[in-house]
Amino acid sequence: MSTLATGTAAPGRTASGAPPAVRVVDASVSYDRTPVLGGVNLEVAAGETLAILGPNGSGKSTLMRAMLGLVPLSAGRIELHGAQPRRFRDWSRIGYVPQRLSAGGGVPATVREVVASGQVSRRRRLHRTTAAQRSAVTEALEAVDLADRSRDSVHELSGGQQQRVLIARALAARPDTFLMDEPMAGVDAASQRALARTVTRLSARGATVVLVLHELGPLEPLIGRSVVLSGGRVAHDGAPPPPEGECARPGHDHVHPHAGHEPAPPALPDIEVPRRG
Ligand SMILES: Nc1ncnc2c1ncn2[C@@H]1O[C@H](COP(=O)(O)OP(=O)(O)OP(=O)(O)O)[C@@H](O)[C@H]1O
Repeated sequence: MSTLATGTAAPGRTASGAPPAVRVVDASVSYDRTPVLGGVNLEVAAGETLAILGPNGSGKSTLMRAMLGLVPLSAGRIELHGAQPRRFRDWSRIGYVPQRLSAGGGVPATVREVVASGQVSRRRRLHRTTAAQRSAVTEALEAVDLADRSRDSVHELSGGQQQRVLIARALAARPDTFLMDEPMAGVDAASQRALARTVTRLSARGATVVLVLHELGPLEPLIGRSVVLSGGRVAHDGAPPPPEGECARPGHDHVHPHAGHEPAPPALPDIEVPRRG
């Protein structure tokens, strides 16, 4: 199932001794006693790129949120880099891209402020941001081609642009593990290709990337493994099923949430992924 190295490595550990980036063991989730995930098993090795596919309502977002400890399990166990989410302390390693920007309680925030908020877990309390942190924010904004919108309120942006802000927020903290929930939703084709190049670069530099997707699109060349959920269970774990035409990936009865029209593709600067033991 997993791509973990085998041989002399201890069970659940890679040959380097590092635990998998994500381990999901018999995980179940219920909302108001309605089962949504039932006995999901999944391991994502450090450095792996993996797509979670499946129809609307199959539990993809719930699984990703459970990986982060945002949704309680009714049974089973989840570990992030070897620790259960409630005991995990190294959140600067994790770059989460949620499905959409939350309203933010009506507090106006600029694009730059939202992107910089991705560094909160990396900053020491009451300390000013460093030049390196400021340049990481600028680099992240350039990576998603929003440097020229940095002073604008995020609420003035289109759905697709807000999606790119969320990606930049994850990049700004320079994590080594990305969990992205439909990062392509509402992003135009050119920006999707640019995002695919960003993910390719992150992956080449050793980052772990878990993507919830409703179709592989331009990410297809990068995805060697896909996990398909159906009714809250793993229906497939392996090579992505072959395409049968546009949007013909498993369970494509998907509603495209906020298809927007975005400007030209960004020129991507280098994205740094820190090496960690
Ligand atoms: N907070 C919640 N409270 C109650 N039910 C929920 C909640 N979040 C999700 N659900 C339900 O759980 C099921 C799985 O939802 P989830 O969002 O995980 O699926 P998904 O595969 O990500 O769907 P989509 O592709 O539409 O985003 C759905 O039936 C959904 O309505």
